[in-house]
Amino acid sequence: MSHSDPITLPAIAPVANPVLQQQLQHKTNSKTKPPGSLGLLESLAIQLGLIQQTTSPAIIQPQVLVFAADHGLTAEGISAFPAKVTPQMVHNFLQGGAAINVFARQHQLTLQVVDAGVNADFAPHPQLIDRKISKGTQNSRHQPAMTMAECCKALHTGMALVSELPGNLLLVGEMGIGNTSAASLLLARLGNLPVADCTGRGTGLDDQGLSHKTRVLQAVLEHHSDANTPLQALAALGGLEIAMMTGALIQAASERRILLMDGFIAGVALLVAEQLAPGTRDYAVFGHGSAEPGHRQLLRLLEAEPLLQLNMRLGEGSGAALAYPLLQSACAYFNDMASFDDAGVSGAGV
Ligand SMILES: Cc1cc2ncn([C@H]3O[C@H](COP(=O)(O)O)[C@@H](O)[C@H]3O)c2cc1C
Ligand SMILES: O=C(O)c1cccnc1
Repeated sequence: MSHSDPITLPAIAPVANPVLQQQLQHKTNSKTKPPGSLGLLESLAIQLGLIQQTTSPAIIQPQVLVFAADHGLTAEGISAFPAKVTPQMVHNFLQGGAAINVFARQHQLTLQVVDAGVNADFAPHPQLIDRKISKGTQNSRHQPAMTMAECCKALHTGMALVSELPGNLLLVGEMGIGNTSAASLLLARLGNLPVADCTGRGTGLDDQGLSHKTRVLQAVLEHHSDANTPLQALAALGGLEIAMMTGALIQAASERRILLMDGFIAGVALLVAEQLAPGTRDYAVFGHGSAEPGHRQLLRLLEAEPLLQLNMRLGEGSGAALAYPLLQSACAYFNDMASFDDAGVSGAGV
């Protein structure tokens, strides 16, 4: 980060702990099963133990935050859907009718919607957290999406929000027509990747729409060729919901909460978070692999293996919510399964 970047971020404690890691490995090996036979669930349980600094990881009061905001870049015709769908979907979330509502109810996850910058006024609602920074970003084709002050305010607001949340697990989701474009721009810039490798159909562009979107995004990157630090890139190219999510992820990691990641857009917020506050990524569990092609690039950059591969490309936190019961299962086997000693079962070769 350059010295002119006006922001203070919390330190992230390292997750790595060789002594505890060995205890956790021993505990999983002692369970009545062939070593390693629970596959990814075993590395997941060990990661949860390392995050919580315990040999008995447990999930308490999991919280879903869906960050919503609008994008000035939609004026360039980069989404298959009109921008007015963002506030319409916020109403849908508040009425309990969206995919994330259904999955959150299924798994008893507390859900709140954060208005980071939607281009509409909402009546107060118990599940709506009004943190509107502005009524959407500027069109990044012609000017920075956010001022540096707005970007820092969004980051700090996301941090403050999480610091007031109960629980030890955060699922983040988002809603913002045009936000696959903002995410692709950030991935291309911060991952130093060709924009075409980072760009996909989002809500469902056809071939012609995809090539138009890719051309627009290339022009945006050229227009902001000087936005090179993570913070400058976030302000110039990002979205208010992405910036607020980034702050939320950093704060959550600084408090040793588990981050249960959704797909492409939330994943890009984690990439920004990792570059601003190194170590954040180690607190993340990757819920699913999104069908949006940039997500594969992102997972490669973050050296991440998602739990589920469902060919989903929705956002809202839906893929994180679907992966949630696997975290419950990881804790359940790790804490409740009998060991060879407890059960009087013979170990390998004994
Ligand atoms: C009805 C509807 C519900 C959604 N829920 C999430 N998204 C997802 O699609 C949007 C990003 O795609 P793009 O960049 O192509 O606009 C985001 O709002 C994202 O959360 C939705 C999109 C729509 C249309
Ligand atoms: O993976 C995602 O988060 C995603 C993909 C397409 C559209 N909205 C969200």
